[in-house]
This record gives sequence, C-alpha cells and structure tokens, in this order.
Amino acid sequence: MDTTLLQLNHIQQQYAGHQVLNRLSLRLFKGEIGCLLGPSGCGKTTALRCIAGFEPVTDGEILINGECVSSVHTCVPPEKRQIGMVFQDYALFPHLDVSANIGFGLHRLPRTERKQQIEHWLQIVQLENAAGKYPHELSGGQQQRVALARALAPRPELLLLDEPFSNLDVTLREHLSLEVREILKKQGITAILVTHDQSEAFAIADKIGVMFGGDIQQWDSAYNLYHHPVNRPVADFIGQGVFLPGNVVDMQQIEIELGLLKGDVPRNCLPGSRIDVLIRPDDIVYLEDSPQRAAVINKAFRGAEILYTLRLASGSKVLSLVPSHHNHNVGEVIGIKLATEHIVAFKPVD
Ligand SMILES: Nc1ncnc2c1ncn2[C@@H]1O[C@H](COP(=O)(O)OP(=O)(O)OP(=O)(O)O)[C@@H](O)[C@H]1O
Repeated sequence: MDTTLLQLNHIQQQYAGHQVLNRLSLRLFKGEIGCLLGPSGCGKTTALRCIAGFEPVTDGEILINGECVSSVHTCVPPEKRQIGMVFQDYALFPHLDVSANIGFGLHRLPRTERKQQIEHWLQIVQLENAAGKYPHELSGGQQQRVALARALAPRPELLLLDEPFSNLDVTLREHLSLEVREILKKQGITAILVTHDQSEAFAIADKIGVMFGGDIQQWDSAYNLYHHPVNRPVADFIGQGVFLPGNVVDMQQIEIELGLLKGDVPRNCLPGSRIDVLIRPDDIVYLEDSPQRAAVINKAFRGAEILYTLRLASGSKVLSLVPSHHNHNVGEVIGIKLATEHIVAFKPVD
C-alpha cells in the first residue's frame, strides 16, 4: 500500500493581507516525485517555503509522515523537518571544494563514514573526477549536481527543488532533469519540485499540480493533464492546442468542422447546445489524399516533426504535428484527418 509522506490540507498563506495560498491541498506518496507548475506569481515558491518551514501557514495544516509540522498553532523549524533543498542559484559554498560541499551536512558522522558517504554521492552524481574542484571551476550543470548531492547526502525524508534547472540552457535542462529523476527514483527519494517549465515538469514528475491563484486546479499525471484536463484554464495552460466551436449531437457525439467526434460529452452540456472542443496538434494527422484540406499558414521545424499552423475552410486555425519528411511550404494546401481518441470540451465562455 502507498504510504503518504507529505500532505497539505487546505493551507492558506497571506502577505500583508494579500491571499497567496488559497486552501491548497495535495498528497504525495513515499518515493513519488511531485511538481507544482504554474505561471509566475501563482504561489509555487510560497507553497514550497511553507513545506520547508520558512513561512508559517495562516490556516490549514502540513503533515510530514503523518506528523503535523505546520498549522495555525505550530511551525516546526526547517532544520527539524528532515528536508533537503536545491535552489535555482545552486547556493554552493564558494570557498569549499566539491567534496566539502557534499560533506557539509554530514559533520555528525565519524570521519571514515563521512568520507565514504562523500565518495558514494560523488559517484551517484558522476563527479568523482571533480572532487577537489571549487564551484567556480564547474559548469552550471555540474554545480547543480553538487547541490543535489549535498542536499541528498544527509538522507532527508523529503527533497524540495525550487526551479533547479532554470539557470541552465534548454538541452542541459532536459538532460539533467531526466538524470535527476533517475537518481531520485533509484534512491527512493520523495521530492517536490517547483517550476513554470512544462517540459521539465513532464520529464521529472510522477504527479503535477497545476496552480493558479494560490490553489491547485488539478493534481495528476502528465498524461491526464494533457488528455483529460479538468477545466479550461488547465487545458489552456498545458500543452498546445486550439478550441474549435462544435454542436452537441447527443451525449456521445459532437459535430465540428472537421467531422464527428465520439466520446463522453461533459454532463453540463445538452444536445443541441454549442460547445468548445480542444484540438491538440497530435489530433490532426497528415493524410495526403484526404478530402479534408487546410492551408499552411505557418511552420516550425522541430527536427523529427514539423508543427504546422493550418487554416481550415471556415477560417479557424488548428495546429498539426507532422513527421518532418512531409515538408510543405507556407501557402500550400495539404490533406489532413481528424484523429482524436476522446473528447475534451467545455461550455463556451460567455
Ligand atoms: N515576502 C513577500 N512579501 C510580500 N509578498 C510576497 C512575498 N513573497 C511573495 N509574495 C507575493 O506572493 C505571490 C506569490 O509569489 P510566489 O513567489 O510564491 O509565486 P511563484 O508562483 O513562485 O512565482 P515565480 O514563478 O515568479 O517565482 C506574488 O504575488 C508575490 O508578489
């Protein structure tokens, strides 16, 4: 059975009367990697600071391993929470070499054991050859691996990562987030990450909480956030796509310009009513001889694929992700086919 390691129950936090966290709740199981994802200012860092114990909560409670560490009455100090932290700016000690940085939180261990632990973590983050180097002699990615090893060496119950890869370039960011996921999974570490970068969240997390206005709109796997968003703000925020107008035929069918979609129609929409249907770039496939035609109005080369922006007969625009050997020019008219597997649709906004 899954054991809950971290639980936030309706936590609230305000700065000078401004409500920053608004009854935020989540549950993270032991060994799971969670992520708070949302636009700037939605309260991600504040939530992380509350979990760490740097900020008190003004209502609700935070439990770690079933023990209340934050409530209106309690705020267990950060050093007593068995939490490790990795920050955006690495925050390494500049006057200590890599080994000493990693060993910083291990001063209570006997000297030999401390040395063994440092070697163990150097190996895990693949920095055996950089043990005697100083932070300024390392690349950004290497510095962040030292920060990770330093945070993990004292074996915290929970690791908190605040935008840990945002100072790195895109390629390294993707590579390091996969590497960090592998390390955390192998070591069975429970972690929670804060980011506004979706691809980072998708690469590293088991569960992602999409935050707006101090609350989590949906706490779910990347797959479900993309394919089954619970509301329009989540659908808009996650991935790419456009909304096309449709008509509800019955509770299993919606008619849109591109044809008939089959699947569950939201219960609050009646047959005959208007509805907005989310069409993702992977819902429109290239089909050379299709009677359904669309004009290429923009294209973005992505390597294996090209993301086309297409104009339909009605003038509506859709996106389509097409294998890049189908290379068409702006202005060309191409054949497409609708290939949705389920319906994501919402009542039109008034
Ligand atoms: N110490 C503070 N005093 C007053 N207001 C604050 C303080 N810290 C944060 N805020 C406000 O709280 C809100 C949430 O900030 P927070 O840093 O948690 O957001 P965030 O989602 O992490 O944003 P970002 O992605 O830009 O870091 C913002 O409106 C911010 O201005």
